[in-house]
Amino acid sequence: MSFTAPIQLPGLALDPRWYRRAVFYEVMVRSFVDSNADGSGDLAGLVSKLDYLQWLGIDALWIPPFFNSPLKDGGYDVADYRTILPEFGTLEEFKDLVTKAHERNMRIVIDFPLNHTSDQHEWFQQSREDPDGPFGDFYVWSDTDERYPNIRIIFTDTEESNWAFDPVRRQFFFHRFFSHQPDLNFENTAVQEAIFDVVRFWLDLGVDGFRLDAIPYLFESEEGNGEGEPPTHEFVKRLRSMVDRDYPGRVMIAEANQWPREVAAFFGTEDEPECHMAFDFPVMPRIFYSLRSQQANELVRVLSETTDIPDGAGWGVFLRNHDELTLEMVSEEYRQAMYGWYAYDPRMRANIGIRRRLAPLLDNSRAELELAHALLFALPGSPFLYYGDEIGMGDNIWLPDRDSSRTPMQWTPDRNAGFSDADPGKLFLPIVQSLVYNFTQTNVESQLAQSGSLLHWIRNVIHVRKAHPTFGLGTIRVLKTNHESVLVFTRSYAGSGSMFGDQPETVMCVFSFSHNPVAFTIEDVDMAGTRLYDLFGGAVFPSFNEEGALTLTLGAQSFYWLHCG
Ligand SMILES: OC[C@H]1O[C@H](O[C@H]2O[C@H](CO)[C@@H](O)[C@H](O)[C@H]2O)[C@H](O)[C@@H](O)[C@@H]1O
Ligand SMILES: [Ca+2]
Repeated sequence: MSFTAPIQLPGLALDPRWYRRAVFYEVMVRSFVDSNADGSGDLAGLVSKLDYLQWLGIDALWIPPFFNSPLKDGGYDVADYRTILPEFGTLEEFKDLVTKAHERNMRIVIDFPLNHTSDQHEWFQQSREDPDGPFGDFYVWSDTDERYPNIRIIFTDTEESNWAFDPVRRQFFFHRFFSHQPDLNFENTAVQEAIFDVVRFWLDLGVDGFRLDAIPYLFESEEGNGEGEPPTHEFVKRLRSMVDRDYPGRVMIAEANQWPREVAAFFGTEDEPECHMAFDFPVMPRIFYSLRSQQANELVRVLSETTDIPDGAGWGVFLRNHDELTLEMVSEEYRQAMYGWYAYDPRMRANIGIRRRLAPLLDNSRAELELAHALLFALPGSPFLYYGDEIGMGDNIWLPDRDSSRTPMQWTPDRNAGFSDADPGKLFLPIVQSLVYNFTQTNVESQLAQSGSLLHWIRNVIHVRKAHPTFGLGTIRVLKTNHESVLVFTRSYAGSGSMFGDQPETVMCVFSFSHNPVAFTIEDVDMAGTRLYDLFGGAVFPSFNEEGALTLTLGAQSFYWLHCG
């Protein structure tokens, strides 16, 4: 497979707010390409596919942890923050990845699990063996397992307590996630400095930013629930100020699985900024709810309420990622409805969520996949794709935990789906061979050969989005309709002051979640007389009348993106 590089000067475009317009792609090194036939994906393999990612229109990669690790939590159990897991490659290969990505104007954002380490980390080993030594206070130790009673358990499938007894130190240590992932003690300023040093280490190597994993949980609290406690925000502010001062143009992305106001708090304020971006956990499950309930009201509500965020900050919008589709931030009623629709087999559930990939969740419905992506690319913020979702990859719910959706990327219909030349039994996870999503049908090569494939459709939408800066930079306004299944909003961008010389533009985005065709009326006095043109083909649409009303029709589960003239 060869990809023609678009004409552009090599190197990174100098835009300090690049992340506002970027299309991100989450790629797990282990799952993408195996360059040396040892059964595991690696950095050299990822480098070999940069042309593909550039062809797709990807501006930035988010790479989950690739540090030394026992891999008991997909690498989120870090044993050494400064070295790379040998099966993934070397530091030299990582530098090569950064250089080659930058040559293609593609940024590299790495994942940074800073709340905890693996129990195999040298800091923990020293902490448990020498309580009075330099690392004695690096973790949260206690003589009882009864402190912090208000702090919830996140990994409800495996953990019964946030405390585990260490037989070496003969004390309990606190762990927010698995019991092999002791939480670092952020009350200790030496821990804070050690984390700053790690951040500088990777920024000096040229990375363009960090996804700050599990960021709400840094500081515990006796009274509160230990999520977004004030000292956690103070720490993030200090980190931001160092990054802005010493490494301008690099980004911090908050992974805060919380209610809207709490997530938005991780942007900080204009005067005291925290993260440049935060994942939009409030919106994500509501997209899936709307698709099945055929009701737009939950999305209308959450989008109408969208909290103001500081200038320059941006949401990270996503449909799926390497974790379960989390249902922690929806009401019990909605959660049960979502389990009924999307996880009817208990095997599909993990913790408080659903461990399935996008295509199987949507029953491989092309209409739903297009509708979901049209929303992803039109909502305020920058879209994050999950590797393989661009070809509608399936999952394997017989694999444990979240491995169900971390199987090897399907490149070709050949052995090991073109992921690896290893003996098939040697692969770190088996290739998906299910009836519907079998790699012989679902793979990049086959989809490249079909102009109407999902892959070509997604690439086209990405390029249309990129031609209209309002999707990345514009404001949102939700418009009223008389149909419960229809969501309408405008994205407006004044166009001034941009180094790209962008024109002002308003785009109206219309989505129907109904499983049948619909006719509906939009009423908005400010739109009176507005003329509309389809953004994809340029077709002229009916205009808003002088009272600001417009009647349109839409097919089942479909959408329009309309330029407002
Ligand atoms: O390092 C532990 C975990 O950290 C992230 O966790 C997030 O995922 C959880 C669900 O899997 C979610 O419930 C929690 O709120 C998040 O912080 C990371 O993405 C996980 O892969 C990792 O296991
Ligand atoms: Ca390999």
